[in-house]
Amino acid sequence: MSVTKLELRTALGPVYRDVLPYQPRDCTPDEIPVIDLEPMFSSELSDRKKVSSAIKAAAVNNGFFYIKNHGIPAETIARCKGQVLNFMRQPFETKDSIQSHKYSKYFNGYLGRRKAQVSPSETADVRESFTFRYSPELDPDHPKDISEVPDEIRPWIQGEDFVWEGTEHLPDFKSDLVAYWSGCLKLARKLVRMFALSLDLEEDYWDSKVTHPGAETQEEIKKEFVGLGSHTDLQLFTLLWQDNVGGLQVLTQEGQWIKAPPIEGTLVVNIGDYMMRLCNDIYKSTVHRVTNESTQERVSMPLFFGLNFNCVEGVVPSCTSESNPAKYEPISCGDWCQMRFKMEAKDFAKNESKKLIAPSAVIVAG
Ligand SMILES: O=C(O)CCC(=O)C(=O)O
Ligand SMILES: [Fe+2]
Repeated sequence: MSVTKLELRTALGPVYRDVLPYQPRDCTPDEIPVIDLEPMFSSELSDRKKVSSAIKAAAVNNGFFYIKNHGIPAETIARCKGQVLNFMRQPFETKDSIQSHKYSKYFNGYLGRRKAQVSPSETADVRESFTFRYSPELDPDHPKDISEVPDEIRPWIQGEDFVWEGTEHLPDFKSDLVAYWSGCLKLARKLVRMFALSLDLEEDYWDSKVTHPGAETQEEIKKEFVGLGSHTDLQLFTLLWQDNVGGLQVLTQEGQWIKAPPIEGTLVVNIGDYMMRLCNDIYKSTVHRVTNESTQERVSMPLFFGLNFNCVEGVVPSCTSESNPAKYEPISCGDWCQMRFKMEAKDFAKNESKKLIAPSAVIVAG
């Protein structure tokens, strides 16, 4: 049996995973379960614990699950998706006027096809994306004025206005995107409590650390095969809405690609690298990719959710013992993310410059 090696980028350098030589197959309900969030909204702790134990079972297995009854109205999702299409269907020059590489300090804005490569083993990503990040004035739960943001957090606020200024001509674009983002952010703040419970921590363990979190959405549209190469996500967890086209695949611990098809009315949740680190590797940040085999364009809308970027966190107490000491030093969620973003951007620029040199090299050699 010929196993292939897949190289992945992490904040700490490359890691390698074995992949079995079999075609991707459909997932089973055990591999990526559907978790009903209805009991999460109950005032009974015993109800909420039902949700947290289902999350734990999924998190130690493949680190992926669907959630239903999540409370984000279908109308909010549909309006946001419509706006993603309105934006993406504009002429390239209009989109490129808010290009991330040119105008953003923090990777916000538009990124065109093949302008990034998340996986060093695969091709550049053919997705187009529009990204915006947490800004206090958009927060549905907390004071909105930047002057009220604590001093130690303010330098980590990474929302940028140019993304909204360059889309003002699209009616309701900002309000529709922010409505979806706010729904996801409120939901993520509830889910982080379920994660705390699932780790035998107090339910409010992270509450004071997600007041101004790394909360970023990256509306994406993918038209060709390797939409987005193999990678893990970075922060605590990701909430992902995908349309009905399909194409998301997840790599099991055994090295088999399984398909995570769209299920009407659900979002997908997956664990990120920072959560895996805080859990001493008990919860799995799982490799995934998107291959759009259809001829249709595919829209997905992830929210990447983490702690306030200034929070320096180590392994949580419930995940260590005398025989299983902490494997990782504390690090801030912001530093953790910046390390990988920078590495990805640097590698991409290096490869681009190689491509620029290559044509003349070929002529000389020929
Ligand atoms: O489009 C998808 O289904 C997944 C997107 C994703 O994995 C990401 O943006 O990190
Ligand atoms: Fe991802």
